[in-house]
Amino acid sequence: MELPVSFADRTRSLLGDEEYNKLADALNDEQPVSIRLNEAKLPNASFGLFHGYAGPVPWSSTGFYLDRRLTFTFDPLFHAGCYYVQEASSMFVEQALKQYVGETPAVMLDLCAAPGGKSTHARSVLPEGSLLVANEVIRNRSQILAENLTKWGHPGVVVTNNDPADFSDLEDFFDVILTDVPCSGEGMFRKDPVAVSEWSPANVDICWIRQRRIISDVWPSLKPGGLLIYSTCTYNIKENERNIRWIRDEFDAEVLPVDVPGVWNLTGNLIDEEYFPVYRFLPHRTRGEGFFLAVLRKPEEGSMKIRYKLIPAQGMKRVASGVSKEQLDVARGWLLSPDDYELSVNGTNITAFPKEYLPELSSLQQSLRVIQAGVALTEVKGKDLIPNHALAMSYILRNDVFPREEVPYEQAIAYLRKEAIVLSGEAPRGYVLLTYMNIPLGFVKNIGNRANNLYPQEWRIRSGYLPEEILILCNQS
Ligand SMILES: C[S@@+](CC[C@H](N)C(=O)[O-])C[C@H]1O[C@@H](n2cnc3c(N)ncnc32)[C@H](O)[C@@H]1O
Repeated sequence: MELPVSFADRTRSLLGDEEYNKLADALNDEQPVSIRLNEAKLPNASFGLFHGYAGPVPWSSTGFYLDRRLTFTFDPLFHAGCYYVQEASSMFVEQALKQYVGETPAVMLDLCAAPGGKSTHARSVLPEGSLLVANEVIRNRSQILAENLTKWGHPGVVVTNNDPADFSDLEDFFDVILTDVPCSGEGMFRKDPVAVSEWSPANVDICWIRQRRIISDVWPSLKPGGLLIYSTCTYNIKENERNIRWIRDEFDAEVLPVDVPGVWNLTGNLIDEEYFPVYRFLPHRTRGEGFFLAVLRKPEEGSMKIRYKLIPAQGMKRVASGVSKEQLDVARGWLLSPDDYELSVNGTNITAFPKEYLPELSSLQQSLRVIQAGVALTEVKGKDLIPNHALAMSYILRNDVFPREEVPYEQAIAYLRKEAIVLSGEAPRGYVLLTYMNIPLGFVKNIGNRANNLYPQEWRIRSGYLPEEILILCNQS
């Protein structure tokens, strides 16, 4: 790989000749492939039986290496939210969350969240009863974020599309903020050739300055005593150690250690002047791409001032409602624990959101552009309640509400391409939940001679061809 000369010079002087040469060699190796499983959908998964299984990612209880790249696009379980394809080093976020959030429910913001690797991960690691706000400033990327979180299936998620500065009204709001900031991407050189071509010393400077602005913008919305998890996928100290030192000094924050066994082979602080704990993943030392993470705690002394006052929840929202009370009751009856959710109506759409976080949702809606909150259940059309795809993906749906039809691989792919489906003559008429390996794929409306495909148009598999060799995580037996 042809590395930018200036990058090579700077990184060599940072790491020393020997380490730098090893790093440069590693960048010519094949990039490791790893996935993270959604335990809520694959509770008793027998990991060793997966195709390509090549051992656990040591710092993530649900992360696994694969010995080759599977044809993920043609794996129904991938589209059903059973796993996320994620670079292994970045799964280290789990350690920070487990050590410092533990079992206490938290309100967490993932500020730079698209496409959703760390958001889906955080949602799995946060204790039950937590709320995750996943934000992405770029509009079309925020749609991808919403798609990935919908597939992941957890109801306690709000997706927003805002600039970090828009969070200034939400003072002392979050217990945890993850800032996986946009960076110069040196750690992605092996994975993404564009990162090499876009790299320049000037861009490194643009990045560290922007990163400080992002932290300054969002810092007031972290509660006193709250946690900031800062991460990048780059090596240089301007975007890493120097920014951590700046956050520490500017905001009087404490830099916290994360317990890390020596066998993981991580690298610590690379500035000579002083020590504080930070965690680096270098591709010649760990199986993964370059990654940097540090955890900081906001000082408690601000805790005497008046905290953010949550806006009282407005109760059930009905905007120009074309929905009757009976229809709402029907939708409520679809849920596993209906008392835990508030159903809101927007036009003809009904959504369920965890009751305990309604005040937080009201506050978020006042300040931010909320593009999704909770689980979209149904659209009401006259007397008909059309079940939403998000309901099929979520795990709040009772499994005795809609008849289920298990489909073979070819039919699952046809469904995910949004082609017309013909079910067996015995299949019931009306709304049917298709499953593949007993995992919900989505709804169809069976009208007998064919079934109307309700898969979201914009999420369909667009590729018309089927590769000759298909390698997916597990095959139907
Ligand atoms: C490293 S990526 C995030 C990856 C994501 N956390 C994940 O694990 O899938 C950084 C994100 O920051 C967003 N971003 C770009 N400029 C930004 C800005 N000025 N403020 C906040 N976020 C920004 C990018 O669009 C991108 O989605």
